[in-house]
Amino acid sequence: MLVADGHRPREGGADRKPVEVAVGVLVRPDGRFLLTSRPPGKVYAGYWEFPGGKLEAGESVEQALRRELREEIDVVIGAVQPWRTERVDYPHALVHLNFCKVFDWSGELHMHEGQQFAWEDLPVRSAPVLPGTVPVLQWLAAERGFAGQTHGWEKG
Ligand SMILES: Nc1nc2c([nH]c(=O)n2[C@H]2C[C@H](O)[C@@H](COP(=O)(O)OP(=O)(O)OP(=O)(O)O)O2)c(=O)[nH]1
Repeated sequence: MLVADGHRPREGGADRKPVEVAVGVLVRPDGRFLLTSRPPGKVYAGYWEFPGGKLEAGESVEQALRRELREEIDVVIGAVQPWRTERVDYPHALVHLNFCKVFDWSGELHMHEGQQFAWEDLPVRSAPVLPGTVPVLQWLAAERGFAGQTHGWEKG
């Protein structure tokens, strides 16, 4: 589990029920992947992340991912490949991130919530990156044999 921003996890934190989140790693044929900035008004506004959001009651990860990507960036996704999961303990919540790879989608990207987007490669230029997004960059680096810093630390 990752503890974000060096906060001290609450007593009994391990017993808290995590919020389930579906996250899409959209990868283009040239290997670039999509990052979006968190919209104004949300926690960590302006931080870069992979697009996605919380599961609604009764939804599977895949269903939530399809809904979120349609709502937030206007794409209809094809096959969803569950990839890896990660728990992150933030001051605002304990989240369980379900990262899925997506190679097929249709529709042009439209940011519906005032986000920015970037097709990124390693090292990622967009900054700052959300704490819970950093492990994904490391997994991608390992897969790709990329050595070195995966992203910058300062706001660009
Ligand atoms: N989408 C996304 N969320 C991430 C990533 N890494 C990470 O720690 N998170 C966290 C941030 C949030 O605490 C949580 C996602 O919740 P959210 O607030 O963006 O979800 P949502 O779109 O359903 O939001 P809302 O409708 O409740 O406002 O997961 C990531 O790469 N992508």
